[in-house]
Amino acid sequence: MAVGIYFATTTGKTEDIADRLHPLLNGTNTPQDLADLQDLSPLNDLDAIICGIPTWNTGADSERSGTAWDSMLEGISKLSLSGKQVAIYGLGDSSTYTENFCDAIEELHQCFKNAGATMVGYVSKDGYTFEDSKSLIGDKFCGLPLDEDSESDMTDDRLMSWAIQLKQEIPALN
Ligand SMILES: Cc1cc2nc3c(=O)[nH]c(=O)nc-3n(C[C@H](O)[C@H](O)[C@H](O)COP(=O)(O)O)c2cc1C
Repeated sequence: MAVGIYFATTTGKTEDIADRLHPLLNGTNTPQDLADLQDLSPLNDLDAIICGIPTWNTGADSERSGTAWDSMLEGISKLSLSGKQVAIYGLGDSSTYTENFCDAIEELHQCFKNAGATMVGYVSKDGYTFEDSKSLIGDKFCGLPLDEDSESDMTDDRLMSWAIQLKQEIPALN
């Protein structure tokens, strides 16, 4: 059973979170920077995938991340990932960008859904302070939003809870 962690980053925060998440999830592969990937074929060999994506293109309908993920979105939608679980965490700033908090999670979420993956790792919006986010589906974010700019003191607890949740939702982590 193989579980991969993939991230893309501009200022390093999404990579830092990948490095902190890795030891909380026994058996996950060493986090990989998406920018180092030649193509998407490694994703086909995994039982589950955990993705980290920041939001930089504020308010954009598409290519919201502003990182290497943007050029991969179309290709991800065309993969055949049925039977695999995918979970997404996002980095954003709920204070300065409060109307677009972690918008990029939803865009990536939709692409993996298009590929037939089973999406897991949804998180309640309780405990977050923000105006709006494209990543909200009902009362839940379709991934784990993290805010290292305004709420970094909450990150450890959020990561710990998410790791426990993922172990319940992803058989390959056990
Ligand atoms: C110009 C600019 C635009 C940003 N736009 C958003 C945004 O729309 N939504 C959001 O939640 N965060 C936004 N952020 C905050 C970043 O997503 C946040 O700093 C994140 O941690 C960066 O991750 P990285 O270091 O992995 O690139 C923006 C930051 C900057 C400087």
